[in-house]
Amino acid sequence: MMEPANDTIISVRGLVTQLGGRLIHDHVDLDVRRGEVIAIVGGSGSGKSVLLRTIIGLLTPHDGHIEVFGENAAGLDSGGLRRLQRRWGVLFQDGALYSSQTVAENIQVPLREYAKLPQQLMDEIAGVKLHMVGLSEDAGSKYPSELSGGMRKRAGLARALVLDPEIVFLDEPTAGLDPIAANAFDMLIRNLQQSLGLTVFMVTHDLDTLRSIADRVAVLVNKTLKVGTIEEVMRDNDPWIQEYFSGPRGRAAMKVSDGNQS
Ligand SMILES: Nc1ncnc2c1ncn2[C@@H]1O[C@H](COP(=O)(O)OP(=O)(O)OP(=O)(O)O)[C@@H](O)[C@H]1O
Repeated sequence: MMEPANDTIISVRGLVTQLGGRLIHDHVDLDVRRGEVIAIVGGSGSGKSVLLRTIIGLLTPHDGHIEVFGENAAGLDSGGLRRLQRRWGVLFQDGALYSSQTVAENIQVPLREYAKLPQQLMDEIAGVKLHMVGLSEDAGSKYPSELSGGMRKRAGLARALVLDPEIVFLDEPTAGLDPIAANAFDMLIRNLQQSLGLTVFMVTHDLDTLRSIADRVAVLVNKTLKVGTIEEVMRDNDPWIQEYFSGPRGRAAMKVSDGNQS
């Protein structure tokens, strides 16, 4: 399949989204490059998760054009859509594990949906993926309620990785984790991205995550996106952006050299 020469893996053009009669995105443009970690930030309710869900085809845009791997999901039949969907993995906000299934069974859900494999092979794959996300194989036989929040996120990530995707979509991966667990999760994402050559599309509120692993940032303000490196975006005059990066938390995370901010 032909992909854009500049290695754009996701292309959004003129996206307009409306929900419940409310305009959420007003002609949003975005290019995500293969192999980068891009972080989507913005105020609560600004439409970050809706953007993610629209890109992966769970919501239909009101107007505009979205291509992933050079293909427009809206123009595909169900077989084409499945082939597209199996090339990415998604970690939803709360991990979204099925509580009545063990962790291993949860990890195997996409395998059951997209591949027909013997159970023993699926068990082996689940074991490998648990190992990749830093969980022991014993975690596979546990139920989600028996795991800590950080372990549930890792299990959700293992499920997102089970089909060896090229892109992972992460919706607030560090929300609800203590700072140490959040930092460990950031490092895990960075390591996996580098070792597997993944592209990471991440919605986050976490300034430390931004600083430590995002190659570029896309800020959703006034229903549209401002995209660039952190340094580029920080120079924007928009009041929300200024408050976000230059308020006390922003200064601490960005370690702006204006004294010993803590
Ligand atoms: N299925 C839906 N139907 C109607 N409105 C929706 C739907 N999903 C989201 N919304 C609304 O769209 C807006 C954007 O929601 P979204 O979840 O994308 O925000 P967000 O930027 O991810 O916020 P947060 O940081 O608080 O998670 C909100 O006002 C939300 O209430």
